Amino acid sequence: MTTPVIDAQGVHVHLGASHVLRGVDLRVDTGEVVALLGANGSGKSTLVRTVVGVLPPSRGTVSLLGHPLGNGVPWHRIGYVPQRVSAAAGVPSTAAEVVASGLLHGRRLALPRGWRHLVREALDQVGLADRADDATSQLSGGQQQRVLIARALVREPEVLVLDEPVAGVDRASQEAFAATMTRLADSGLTVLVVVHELGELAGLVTRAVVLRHGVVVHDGAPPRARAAHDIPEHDHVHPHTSELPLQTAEVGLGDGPLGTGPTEVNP
Ligand SMILES: Nc1ncnc2c1ncn2[C@@H]1O[C@H](COP(=O)(O)OP(=O)(O)OP(=O)(O)O)[C@@H](O)[C@H]1O
Repeated sequence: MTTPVIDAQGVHVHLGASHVLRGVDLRVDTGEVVALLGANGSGKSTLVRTVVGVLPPSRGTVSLLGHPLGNGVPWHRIGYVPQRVSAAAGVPSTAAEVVASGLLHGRRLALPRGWRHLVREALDQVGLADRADDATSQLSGGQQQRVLIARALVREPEVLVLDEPVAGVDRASQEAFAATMTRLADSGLTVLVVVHELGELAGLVTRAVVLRHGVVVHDGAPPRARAAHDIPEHDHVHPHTSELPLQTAEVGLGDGPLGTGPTEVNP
């Protein structure tokens, strides 16, 4: 059996008085594209933040690329796009500078030779090569999100963990993102991605893990998109994930039991 890329076992996380994750097992193998789904507050972000070492589990274990969380993890092989963090936060910087910061990690504290070319390529992958020298504060929220994706891609990771990467990003950019992900997945990238619905990623996702109240209630085939979602004008504002029991029923698995240091950028 090969070493899993991500291996979380029996993970419990408490945040304040809340028992947010209640014994989660999550294994992701090389080349898989796993979608992490679930209603608002089900624990998706908490799980990915635990997986990338931002939050310590109160119980259970997490290994990345065969190494228990800690200094032994080869962080430079892992890209992480956190949820809803503005690329414009903090000191003023250009899109290129934000992306360049993705080239730095615990084992490389100076930019490598040819970094400008790498940064340009990463921005090109998210369709922002022409905005490289713009201050991130001049970019829209969706464009800032794409800068953060470029920052994760620039280190050419083997594993990419993304927390709602296309939230607030327009349809055309979602399609561009899906095309980039398809290309990367074809080249063997392993992906764990938090999404509210599969949308443009539907053809790419090999497995779906559904959380409800901090418990995995489905781990298997991705849920089928419901017919209404195929209508372009469909209103995507309401929380679809509250309907996940129906979707999991559609894949024949029923509701299931009842019941998402290192810095976020550069673990
Ligand atoms: N710092 C915190 N202190 C206490 N409770 C927290 C904290 N952060 C998150 N929670 C709670 O943990 C639960 C899970 O939150 P989490 O952000 O992981 O959910 P999520 O599935 O990612 O939700 P969403 O889809 O809205 O992003 C929620 O009930 C939330 O209120």
